[in-house]
Amino acid sequence: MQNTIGGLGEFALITRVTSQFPTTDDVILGPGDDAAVVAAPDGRTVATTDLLVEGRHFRREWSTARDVGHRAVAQNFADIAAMGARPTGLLIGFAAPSDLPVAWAEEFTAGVRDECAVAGGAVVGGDMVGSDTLTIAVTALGDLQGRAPVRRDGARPGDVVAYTGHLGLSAAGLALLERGIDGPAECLSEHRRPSPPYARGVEAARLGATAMLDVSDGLVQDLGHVCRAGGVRIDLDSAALRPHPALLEAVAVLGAEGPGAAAEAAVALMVAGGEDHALVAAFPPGTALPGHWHRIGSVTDPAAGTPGGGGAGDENPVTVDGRAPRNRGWDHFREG
Ligand SMILES: Nc1ncnc2c1ncn2[C@@H]1O[C@H](COP(=O)(O)OP(=O)(O)OP(=O)(O)O)[C@@H](O)[C@H]1O
Ligand SMILES: Cc1ncc(C[n+]2csc(CCOP(=O)(O)O)c2C)c(N)n1
Ligand SMILES: [Mg+2]
Ligand SMILES: [Mg+2]
Ligand SMILES: [Mg+2]
Repeated sequence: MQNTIGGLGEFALITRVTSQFPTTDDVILGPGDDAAVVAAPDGRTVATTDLLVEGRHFRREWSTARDVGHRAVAQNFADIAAMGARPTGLLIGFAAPSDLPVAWAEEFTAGVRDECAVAGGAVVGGDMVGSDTLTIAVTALGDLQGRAPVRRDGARPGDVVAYTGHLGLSAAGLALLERGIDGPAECLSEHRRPSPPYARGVEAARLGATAMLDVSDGLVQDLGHVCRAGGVRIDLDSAALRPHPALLEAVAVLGAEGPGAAAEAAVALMVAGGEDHALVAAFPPGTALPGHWHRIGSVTDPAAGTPGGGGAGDENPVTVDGRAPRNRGWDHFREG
């Protein structure tokens, strides 16, 4: 059967897929040899890898192949941006059952290509294997343009915590899909095709960010890494977490009754929901932040002691209004 990847065969599929990708100035040698050659003008390349597994990260009945292609690029180039780097190259591992329609692989490829056009960066290689479970493993490369990387361990007491991008929309979209509800559209689309603010990673680095990451597992879960790495604590101000109107609409549709309950449910999703790939960073006090960076809290000294908060090595280094939030976010292996 020519309309499945089993009918087409591995090498014809590779040719079909790789012929879709335009090149960029960073690509010295693209797909087709044993390895690619990507320019690294300052001699320092940022590298990262993330997986997407069917059933765990996406469902084919909830997301199109094109959505999954967009998302595979977004979740990886968001990590490049979170280092303060510019996306350059991408390698795509594609593991699929042989009865997968060729059209799925082609649509996925189109999604990858289109998200690369948004983020910058080019596909320079990959791999294709047979597998019972459709799995996409992406490796992304980035260029620091001569700057130091913005690591997770640099936040200092007194720093301001700010984010840019979306928080909670993707988690709301997932909850809506689980309930078979097809709106608000912004939440569904943020779940299917997250829109990381790629260029703001470099912007944050230039503004002097002391620590940064992208929010994949939930704001509190991810800021916990910044706390443990830096030996600090972070307190978030719930009043500063302003829900997107679509998020308020979503929680109302999902059953939060009354404005108070809706606001509380929306903030809970902003604090614990992952997969929007917003960028969250710490900046030295007094940094003049552009309006798209929303101040949401501050870095504190673990020795200072705030009510309900734990120290850097404790269970809850991140608090909201001085208290440990009920839901901390995603952990692939922890039960409950
Ligand atoms: N199997 C592994 N082998 C080596 N390093 C790993 C492995 N898994 C994770 N890491 C490293 O651990 C660190 C944290 O990984 P993690 O996946 O939590 O970060 P992330 O990719 O930013 O988040 P997410 O996967 O939720 O998008 C990264 O530096 C990553 O490279
Ligand atoms: C079908 C389906 N069920 C559940 C979820 C939710 N989910 C899966 S992985 C993850 C954290 C980020 O992943 P990673 O840490 O691997 O980057 C989240 C919030 C989903 N997206 N699709
Ligand atoms: Mg990861
Ligand atoms: Mg990350
Ligand atoms: Mg994770």
